[in-house]
Amino acid sequence: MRNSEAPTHGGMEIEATRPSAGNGSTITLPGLSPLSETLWREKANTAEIIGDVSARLTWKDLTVMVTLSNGETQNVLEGLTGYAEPGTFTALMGPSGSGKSTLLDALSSRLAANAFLSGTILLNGRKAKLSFGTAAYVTQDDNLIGTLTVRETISYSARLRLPDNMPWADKRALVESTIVAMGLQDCADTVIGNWHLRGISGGEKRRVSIALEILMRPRLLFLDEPTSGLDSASAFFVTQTLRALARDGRTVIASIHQPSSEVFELFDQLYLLSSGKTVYFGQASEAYEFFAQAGFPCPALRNPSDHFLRCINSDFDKVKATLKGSMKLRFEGSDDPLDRITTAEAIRTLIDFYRTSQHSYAARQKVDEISKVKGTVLEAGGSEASFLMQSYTLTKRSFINMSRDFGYYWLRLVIYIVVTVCIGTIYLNVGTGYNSILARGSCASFVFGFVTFMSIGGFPSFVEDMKVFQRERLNGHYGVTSFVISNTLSAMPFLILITFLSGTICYFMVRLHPGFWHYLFFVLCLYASVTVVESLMMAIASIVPNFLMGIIIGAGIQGIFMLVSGYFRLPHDIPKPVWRYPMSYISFHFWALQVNI
Ligand SMILES: Nc1ncnc2c1ncn2[C@@H]1O[C@H](COP(=O)(O)OP(=O)(O)OP(=O)(O)O)[C@@H](O)[C@H]1O
Repeated sequence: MRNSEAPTHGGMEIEATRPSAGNGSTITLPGLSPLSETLWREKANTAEIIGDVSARLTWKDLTVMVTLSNGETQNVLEGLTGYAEPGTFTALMGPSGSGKSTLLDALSSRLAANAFLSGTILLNGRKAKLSFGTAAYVTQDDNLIGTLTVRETISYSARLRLPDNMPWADKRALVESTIVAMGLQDCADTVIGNWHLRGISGGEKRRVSIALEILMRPRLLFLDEPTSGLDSASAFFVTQTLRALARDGRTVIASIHQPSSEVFELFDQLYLLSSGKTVYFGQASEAYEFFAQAGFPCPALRNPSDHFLRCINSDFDKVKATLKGSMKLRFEGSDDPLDRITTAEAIRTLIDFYRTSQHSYAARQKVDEISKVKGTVLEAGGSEASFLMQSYTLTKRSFINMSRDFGYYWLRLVIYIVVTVCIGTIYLNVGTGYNSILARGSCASFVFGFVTFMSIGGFPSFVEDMKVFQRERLNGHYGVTSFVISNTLSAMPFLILITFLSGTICYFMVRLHPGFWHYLFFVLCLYASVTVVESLMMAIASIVPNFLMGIIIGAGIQGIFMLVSGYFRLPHDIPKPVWRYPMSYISFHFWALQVNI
């Protein structure tokens, strides 16, 4: 059945029909083979076998309290009650700082460690922890690998998550249909883009982020500001796609900033928040009347959503205070109630009005009604690929990224070669004689200390990798072990190339201890040292995701290791407590230097 509201885009038709009995109809995906179509619909079909797999989410008296750095506590959300049903698109709106992201985080079990939640959140009538794949979450930041094209990004994601035994042709059909569903055909072969590579636009990046999450057909989809930074046409298209996804029987909840009137019309349910309290929850189409009844009718020629946000954004009090002198006459003669009272008063009135309104009563009734129905326990919708497939795919993806990103290893290769040529010319033919002991020591110390030190140059790339990893891990795409294995394996060829080339230049120019085994030992030591520094910087990137802080911490740790390496003070002169035991034994510089001179 074709619905009159059916949206179209880029030649694709989305059949937007309201689902019946929760599972509902589907997005029509041209290009998808019958087999893929079957696989795509697998989860929906499961409903017929094990019951309804759709997601009904309720939250009742939800309060989130955070502990601030000065030890004080603050209520970010206060007593929120609401629900989200399959087939509906719920929009969370409110001024900046009103708690939209916190509500999404609370519902998706992603609250920060200093945030404490009270109240009840039920998924299909049961308490459920939603993290690691049960629900998909599209964050505000598009953490994508800049060197991959849109098609590659979605293809790798498909390989990482779809079952190994699914034929590749079907995976590819699924990828193509997702590209079509998100209207990404025109930029499918364009790279995402990074600091030195011009890629797709911000709107297209948003759509890629959403495409990655809908690939596995999650029943529950959270999106944090999917339209931020987009022009009105892109924002409309993204919202329209989300609505079509909801119409496919999914439960979609998104926080939205300042929607245009066209975008607003696409919302089913509206949750309006101000300072963590509910101002309105109900049908988006009824909000207009609610505000009028509360004494704040939307003036003619004003976008309703702008009006709602204007009523509940207390920052407008500051704006009014600034304009008071120049706009005095306008305020005095105005019919707009907002010109006569402060926004803080308007917010209080609206919150009180909502509490006693039919909307609040109906919401509570509905929450109780939905909560009583014990539905299917949704399985973690994360990866269905095997550990081996995940590790293989991640290794390949990471290797391709490293080879395409000039800043990852290629730049370092050039610098390593330049620096080792400098070392080679300064210590040229220093030889192995008794008189050259000091020169060999300082040369080795420089090589294993300062040359390996240059690996901190890879830190920005590590931080980007970590961001992608964190997004994918939180959405259940793969685990820590496969990430560590793949990163180690993919970096190996580059590190071997860098250390063998620069090590060979240094070894032969300086004329270190002759003999093949001594040469091999020298370059292997260099390789091992660089690997340690890389691993150290990666570990730091996972804890401190800030460029400057990470580089300072990494440099500091290596500085301490160099100090106790046995070059600046001979090993037996290093003070025993702390510095010799255990610091010098932990320092990889110490071992590299001891075995090479
Ligand atoms: N973990 C936390 N620790 C301290 N304060 C927090 C924490 N989480 C949220 N807050 C505070 O709670 C308020 C609401 O934050 P939140 O990010 O949910 O708002 P928002 O409506 O999503 O804002 P924006 O639209 O600007 O993203 C802010 O003042 C924020 O500083």
